[in-house]
Amino acid sequence: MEKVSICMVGSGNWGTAVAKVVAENAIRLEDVENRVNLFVYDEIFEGKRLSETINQHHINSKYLPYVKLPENLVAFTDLVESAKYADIIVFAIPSKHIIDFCKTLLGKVKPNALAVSLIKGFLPSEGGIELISHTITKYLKVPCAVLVGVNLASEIVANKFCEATLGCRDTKQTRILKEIFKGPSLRIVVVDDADCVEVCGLLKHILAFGTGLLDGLDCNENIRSALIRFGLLEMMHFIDIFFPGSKLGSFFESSGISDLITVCYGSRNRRIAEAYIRTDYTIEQLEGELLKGQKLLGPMVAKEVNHMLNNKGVEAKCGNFFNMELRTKTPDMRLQEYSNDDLNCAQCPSDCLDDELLNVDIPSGAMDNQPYLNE
Ligand SMILES: NC(=O)C1=CN([C@@H]2O[C@H](COP(=O)(O)OP(=O)(O)OC[C@H]3O[C@@H](n4cnc5c(N)ncnc54)[C@H](O)[C@@H]3O)[C@@H](O)[C@H]2O)C=CC1
Ligand SMILES: O=C(CO)COP(=O)(O)O
Repeated sequence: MEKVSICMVGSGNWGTAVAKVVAENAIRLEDVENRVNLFVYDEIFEGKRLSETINQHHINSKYLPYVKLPENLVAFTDLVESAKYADIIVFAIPSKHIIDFCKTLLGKVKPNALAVSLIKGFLPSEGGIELISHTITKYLKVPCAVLVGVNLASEIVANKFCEATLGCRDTKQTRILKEIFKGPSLRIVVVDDADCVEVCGLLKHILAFGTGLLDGLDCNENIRSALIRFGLLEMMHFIDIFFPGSKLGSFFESSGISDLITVCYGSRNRRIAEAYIRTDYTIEQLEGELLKGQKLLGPMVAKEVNHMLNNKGVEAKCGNFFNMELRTKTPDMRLQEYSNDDLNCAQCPSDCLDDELLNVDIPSGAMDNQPYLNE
């Protein structure tokens, strides 16, 4: 039987951490090719080519220093060479490059290859949001699964307990995907709700940003819990409207509630939103100062979500917290420009949230209809 060949595309912090797990699994798994290819966008770091440092010293000195990589993880600097024989192509690159990468690979990879996206982000489209997995399928003409969860690269390589959710529609791929991504302390749950998994991973950024605003306003802890609860309900409504067919169980996976709680306590979105309220800086200035110019996903996702809600006339149904955050999207907007309503909303969600609207009908039997593919 032909062995499954794997290519990892992207050697940043997360890409390298996952590549380490995958390469270690490849040694163990009899039906997987021992060598795992790693496409490296080559850079000179400390006077040496990153690709050479990886192949000679088995260290990614720039993005994941001090972690020994398995010797069967082999760096390539030619994208097509790295991926042309792969059965599974895992993308871990910044979202802005994904179309170019897919165009380079189109027609040069196995027609029955499967892609997996680790990428956070989206591309704006006429309809609002185009999911990265959909972009990959559109431009590379292969199906695409997603891996999302509460995942800190440093914790995964230190073998500290982590969970991740793999969204994959193709039940035939479930076993192999679970086998290649699971780690000694990385638990993988596979669900068939790939869009729900990916969209939860986007919407949570808005709520993380919203929590930062509340923190900046010195709101109490109880409000954070209220935001998480209402926020989760709004996520469910949003996904029910725009990505129908999702299953309730998916929201209670790592990519859903766990990731939401995590980012509402600690994330760059939360931190910058708090700083935004407490200082005179604009969001863009804070991104420049504190994130070396990297863009926050919260305000970007909020902008697109707002278009989607407006276009469909469903703002009232799931736009309360999403909108609270949206009012801050203009980079040069200042606290004094908030209306009293906005501040009330931030200070006391219960005043302006309509419980009726937020009630989610859980159809009888919904919990029987589980998304799980592996348990
Ligand atoms: N770092 C983390 O803990 C997590 C990251 N993610 C997501 O996974 C994806 C990958 O993240 P990271 O591995 O942290 O990498 P990253 O998104 O920080 O990007 C670094 C990678 O992009 C490459 N790169 C830089 N400039 C490039 C260019 N002009 N063209 C092509 N490639 C270029 C770099 O060589 C490196 O491989 C991102 O979408 C990220 O949001 C998801 C979960 C956790
Ligand atoms: O998405 C994250 C963890 O899943 C981190 O989000 P931030 O970009 O806000 O830090």
